[in-house]
Amino acid sequence: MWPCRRFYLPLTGAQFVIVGVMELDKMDENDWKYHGEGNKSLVVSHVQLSRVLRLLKYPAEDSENPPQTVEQAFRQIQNIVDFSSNVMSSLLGEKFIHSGEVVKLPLEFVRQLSIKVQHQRPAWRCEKVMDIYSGCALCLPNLTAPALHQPAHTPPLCIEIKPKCGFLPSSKHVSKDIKTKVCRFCMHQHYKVASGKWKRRSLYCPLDLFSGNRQRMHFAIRHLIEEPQNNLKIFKGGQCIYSSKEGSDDAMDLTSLLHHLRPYFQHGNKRINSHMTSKAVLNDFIQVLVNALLSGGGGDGGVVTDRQGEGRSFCEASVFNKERIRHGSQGLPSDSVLFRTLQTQMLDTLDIEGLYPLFRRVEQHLQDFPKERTRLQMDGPYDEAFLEKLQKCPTDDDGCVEYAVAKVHQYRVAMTAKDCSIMVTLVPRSEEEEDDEGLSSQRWLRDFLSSRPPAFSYSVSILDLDPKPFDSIPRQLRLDQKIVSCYLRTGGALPKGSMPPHSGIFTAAEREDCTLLFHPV
Ligand SMILES: O=P(O)(O)O[C@@H]1[C@@H](OP(=O)(O)O)[C@H](OP(=O)(O)O)[C@H](O)[C@H](OP(=O)(O)O)[C@H]1OP(=O)(O)O
Ligand SMILES: Nc1ncnc2c1ncn2[C@@H]1O[C@H](COP(=O)(O)OP(=O)(O)OP(=O)(O)O)[C@@H](O)[C@H]1O
Repeated sequence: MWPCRRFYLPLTGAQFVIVGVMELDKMDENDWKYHGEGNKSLVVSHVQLSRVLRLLKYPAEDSENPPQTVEQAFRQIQNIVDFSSNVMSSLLGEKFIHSGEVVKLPLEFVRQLSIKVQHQRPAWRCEKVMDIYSGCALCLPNLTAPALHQPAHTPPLCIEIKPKCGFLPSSKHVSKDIKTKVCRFCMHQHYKVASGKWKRRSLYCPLDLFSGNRQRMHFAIRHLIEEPQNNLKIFKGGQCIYSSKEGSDDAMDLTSLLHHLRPYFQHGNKRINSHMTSKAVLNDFIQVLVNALLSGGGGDGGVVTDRQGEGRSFCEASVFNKERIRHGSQGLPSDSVLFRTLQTQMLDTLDIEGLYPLFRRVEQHLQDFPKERTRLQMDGPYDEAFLEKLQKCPTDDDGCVEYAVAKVHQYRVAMTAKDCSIMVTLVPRSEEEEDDEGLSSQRWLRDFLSSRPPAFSYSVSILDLDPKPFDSIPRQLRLDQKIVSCYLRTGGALPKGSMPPHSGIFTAAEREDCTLLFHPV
């Protein structure tokens, strides 16, 4: 069992935060290890406790001097907590959100930590360095190593998916027809391959994942597995066991993934056939994941009601063959993580092309009246008033700055939802648990007869819910233009060798036809 003594890290004045078994004067870098990083933060996990520290990063050229004061760094992280807990939580659903707490760490600890993790960082992320000046960090539960898990049991599996934008814009401001046919992710893939960010194109399409149709979702996840890029990571017992290495030419090591997955889908669950094929293991894994994504977010998957019609379109670049749909779609359940994420993404009603003139209106207003920046909450605080501003936005543009501000706020919230990650934690149900409920033998028989995948308890969380800065909007417009023109220039064609290699597990026909692999549940 993990120790459960509690210590407190002092923050400002009388504020204290419980960070588990950590004493401020005894913070030791050896208790922490590198866990992962994104574009703007680096994450370390505690070796025993279910805790992570998320530290800010900034460009390496600023490494000699702190880019902001301690107060500014503290405010930036507090803004992240407030945005997550007051704004995103209300839109996405509290049950999915862990906002965390700001902590103030000893500077010597942070410096030693930065030295310790440096050699584990991927080279392509090293154009930014960890903030060693402020001592401020965000302390969060470690979603890849849940506290309730008992170390003696089979470790939980955690699947992190960064789904990206799940709809096609229908705004009248969209100037290029292609944007209403091919989704942003699929077009962006061409630009990423052309600019050398990734060597191979991913065949994942977010519209398939967000469709609510199990076949399409299954298909989408299989393509995430084939070419994860930064859209899929798999953890076992808190360790990352599957992710892409940027710039690598190597095909993904599916054999190693299968080696990790097999025990979860075979031995522990009394499968009668002693050898499941690799394909069957992957199918079961994907099916369990689809179930979790369609569930209300936790537990063992109750009855789901209030399904919305699929009603959303296909992306013309998706390799899913829609003629093949065998099982009518029920759409996304309205309490599922995907539904809530998509609804929040869809607060971008105007598309960047329609939003940009409103951004300019706000920008001009702020140039004329700089003090208005505070009243209009352009940089927070992210409180209830901020949420109200974006929720009470008038439907029609009356030409005033308030309308423009509300649309800009909505767009920024949608950007966050388009860039967040979903973490699904799967904990295998032990035979004792099933026996306690008198389920084991019934379930075994049912699973055997119907080839259902084994039982897991699961929880679903959403991470990386940081506010996107107001000033990032012009960059969005430029990127949108580059992506569309690259796609139109190449006619959707990719250079040779940029398609994901065959994994050897799925045949060419199966890669196009998900129905071969699909079990109804
Ligand atoms: O603009 P996008 O769609 O490329 O998204 C950026 C992400 O690139 P992706 O396409 O997912 O590889 C990008 O991810 P990577 O660094 O490529 O892993 C960041 O998430 C970036 O967010 P921020 O600026 O760090 O807050 C993301 O930028 P925002 O647009 O969300 O600000
Ligand atoms: N609470 C958590 N528990 C476990 N792992 C986490 C947690 N928060 C973040 N991580 C891991 O750390 C990685 C980086 O975190 P995060 O996505 O928040 O960084 P970022 O810099 O904001 O990303 P982006 O590139 O999207 O801006 C995540 O991909 C995830 O694997």
